Amino acid sequence: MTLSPAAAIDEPSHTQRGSAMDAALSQLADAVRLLGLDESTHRTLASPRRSLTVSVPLEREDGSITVLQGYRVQHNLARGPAKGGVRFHPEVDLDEVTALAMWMTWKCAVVGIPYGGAKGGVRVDPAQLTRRELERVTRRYTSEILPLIGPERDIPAPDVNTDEQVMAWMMDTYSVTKGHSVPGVVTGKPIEVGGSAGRAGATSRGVTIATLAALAGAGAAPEGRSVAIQGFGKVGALAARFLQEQGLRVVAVSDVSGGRYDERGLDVARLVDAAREPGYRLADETAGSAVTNDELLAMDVDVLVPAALDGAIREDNVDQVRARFVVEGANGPTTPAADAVLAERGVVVVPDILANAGGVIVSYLEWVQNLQSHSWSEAEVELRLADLMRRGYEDVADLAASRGITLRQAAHVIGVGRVAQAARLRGLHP
Ligand SMILES: NC(=O)C1=CN([C@@H]2O[C@H](COP(=O)(O)OP(=O)(O)OC[C@H]3O[C@@H](n4cnc5c(N)ncnc54)[C@H](OP(=O)(O)O)[C@@H]3O)[C@@H](O)[C@H]2O)C=CC1
Ligand SMILES: O=C(O)CCC(=O)C(=O)O
Repeated sequence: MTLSPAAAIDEPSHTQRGSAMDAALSQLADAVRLLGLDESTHRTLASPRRSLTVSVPLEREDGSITVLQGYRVQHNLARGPAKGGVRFHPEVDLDEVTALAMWMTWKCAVVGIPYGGAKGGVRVDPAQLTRRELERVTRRYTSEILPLIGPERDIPAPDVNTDEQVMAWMMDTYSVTKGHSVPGVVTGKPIEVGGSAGRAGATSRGVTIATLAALAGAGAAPEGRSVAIQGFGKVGALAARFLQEQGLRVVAVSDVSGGRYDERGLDVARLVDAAREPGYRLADETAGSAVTNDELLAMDVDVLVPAALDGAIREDNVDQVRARFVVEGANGPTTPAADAVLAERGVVVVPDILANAGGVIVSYLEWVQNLQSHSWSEAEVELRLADLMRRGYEDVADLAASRGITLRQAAHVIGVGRVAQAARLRGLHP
């Protein structure tokens, strides 16, 4: 057995995309100002409650050992147990995971579900792992974060490059230590082991509801409106399908390899089916014509849905963005500097903590079903999802209109305000 250096731990990351934590802190500071909160409350809300950094030794198929870095951050627990996904990506670091955990806190508060915020991740490129290696990474990472997680403490879920299978391995690893099945420890599981109907498409359904609400708010009918979607994974692919079902014209989609464009509208159903194949890349498609990710972000479309990573729309490319609506399927896709430019130009930006909340809403419904040993139909889950999304959107849009602020500012005022109020009632800070 040979020991190779700790690959992928020390590479620089976010060089282009900027610091996610700087973005999250800047949004928090704006909300604190709008709410008139005091300095000690600001300091408390800016600080993660717990951050765990773990080493995840991985025995590769060739017998060598690589030591990966993993994280789980619980940002705030004032409103309930911590909730948030797990990301496997080569650029995961503590800065990004902490920002994502903070955004989870505000997101759960905005849509009124009883959770605090958390996020986790492993700094690894899963495309370089065999399935057995992926399982080993998942199980070892789960073992290392065991002191933090549990159905009443912190409930992980899928995020970038993790899926139902990864959740099943996490659930099994945790359950083995308890001596019985504990389905409520993770959400986004396969239905066969306690997952919920409707979770797979939940984030995309929420993005669709948010898009329709934004269009309606501007008096624009959805039929025929053009959409470009960056990211063709769990969120982007099904958002393309659901938006098309609502009459919008999906003219461009992309993954990390690049994208495809057709002004008349792409055959989304075929692309979604094709993308189920392992190793699928949109760059290898023949539909429409090729576009780069930069070109897709600059398209003259009605709606742009960034559904990949944070920092996609930045100061250096925001001037090229021509969409009238930006609906943030991804977490943190627009940097604060770019956000200010879009606001100045009157572009309607539906912020991540509202637009992509459908996923955690149905995770909540899954957890409720697990705790009560219930199993609801897809129709029932979708009704509850739509109700919570619409109420969240209305709260945010009403506040934005009444105070003359952006949807992002309003969402943060509501989210941060609810968390600050819960903390105050519990006596967690002055
Ligand atoms: N899954 C969920 O329930 C939720 C996810 N989100 C957020 O939505 C976003 C997408 O998550 P999800 O769909 O789950 O992740 P997936 O891993 O399923 O999909 C990510 C997609 O983004 C693409 N991508 C990655 N990097 C880039 C890049 N630099 N440029 C263009 N495309 C890129 C990937 O391409 P490729 O496959 O080729 O690598 C893939 O198509 C993330 O920001 C996540 O935090 C938010 C709420 C809930
Ligand atoms: O479903 C969940 O618990 C969280 C999903 C997530 O990671 C997110 O909303 O960013």
